[in-house]
Amino acid sequence: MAYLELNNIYKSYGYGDNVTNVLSNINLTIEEGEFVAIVGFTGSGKTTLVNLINGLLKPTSGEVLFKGAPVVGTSHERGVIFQNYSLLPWLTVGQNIYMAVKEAFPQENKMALRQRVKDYVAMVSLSPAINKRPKELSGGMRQRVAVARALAMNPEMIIMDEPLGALDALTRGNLQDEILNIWSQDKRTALLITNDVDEGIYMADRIIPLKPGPNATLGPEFKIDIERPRDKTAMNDNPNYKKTRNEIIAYLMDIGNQRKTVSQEEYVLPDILPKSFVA
Ligand SMILES: Nc1ncnc2c1ncn2[C@@H]1O[C@H](COP(=O)(O)OP(=O)(O)OP(=O)(O)O)[C@@H](O)[C@H]1O
Repeated sequence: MAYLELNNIYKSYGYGDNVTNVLSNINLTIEEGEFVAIVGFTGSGKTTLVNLINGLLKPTSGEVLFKGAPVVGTSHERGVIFQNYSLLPWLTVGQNIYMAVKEAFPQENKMALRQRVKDYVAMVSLSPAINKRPKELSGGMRQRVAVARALAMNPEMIIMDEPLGALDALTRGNLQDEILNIWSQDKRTALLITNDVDEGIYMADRIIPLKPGPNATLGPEFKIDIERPRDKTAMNDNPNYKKTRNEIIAYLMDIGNQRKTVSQEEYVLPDILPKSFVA
């Protein structure tokens, strides 16, 4: 039995003439302990895919199975690091994380929960900001709080929707390593959605491109045959790294060019004027 299974998923928004077919015929299997990255263009349906796996959205057709059972709603077993932080603005950094861990570990006492909060705030180097509210933090700091909050809940599966996009290169690299540490220590399962091929190669066992929408579907997978723990500097000279990177980039450029051609053919604007328009 696969750990996570997406079978023949289609997802559309809207009805009738306003329907947008976002995902089409998505099939994906992830085994326990695997780290899989999905690389996609902006607007291709990456967040939609994450929300289907997380249980925030239902597929139009097809099924999402988590440990063999259909996904219905969210669960602490699957922790999501969202792209847009989603912090509660009236709570401090510590309180935002405390609220999450309290829900994930209802049996733990206050002291243990507070220690958990402190540890994860320290992990993302935000101890001096533990009593600040989100509006007092930079975008990168807010994103680090979101990472700490998701990991502090100790989820079995870590799902990441472009979690590090807003960060500078150094902080991004540090957090990639923290996430990899946590993933490898307890052999969790991870799904990373990213638009950064290098991030995918550094972190994942497999990279799967999401072809551009409408009707986005998954492309062929690329196995990352590089030993762990990986070293970013040494990787640059690794022939496997160079080969895989070139293959993935060539594939993405190819489907990107196809998209350009398709969009030129398809999006012809109608020749109409609004009734109230006065020339
Ligand atoms: N609730 C919704 N109702 C209607 N259309 C939606 C809705 N959510 C997303 N879409 C459309 O679905 C498509 C895919 O959106 P989605 O956010 O999944 O893409 P994405 O790859 O995560 O984008 P980005 O990289 O910009 O974050 C877009 O065309 C978007 O406009």
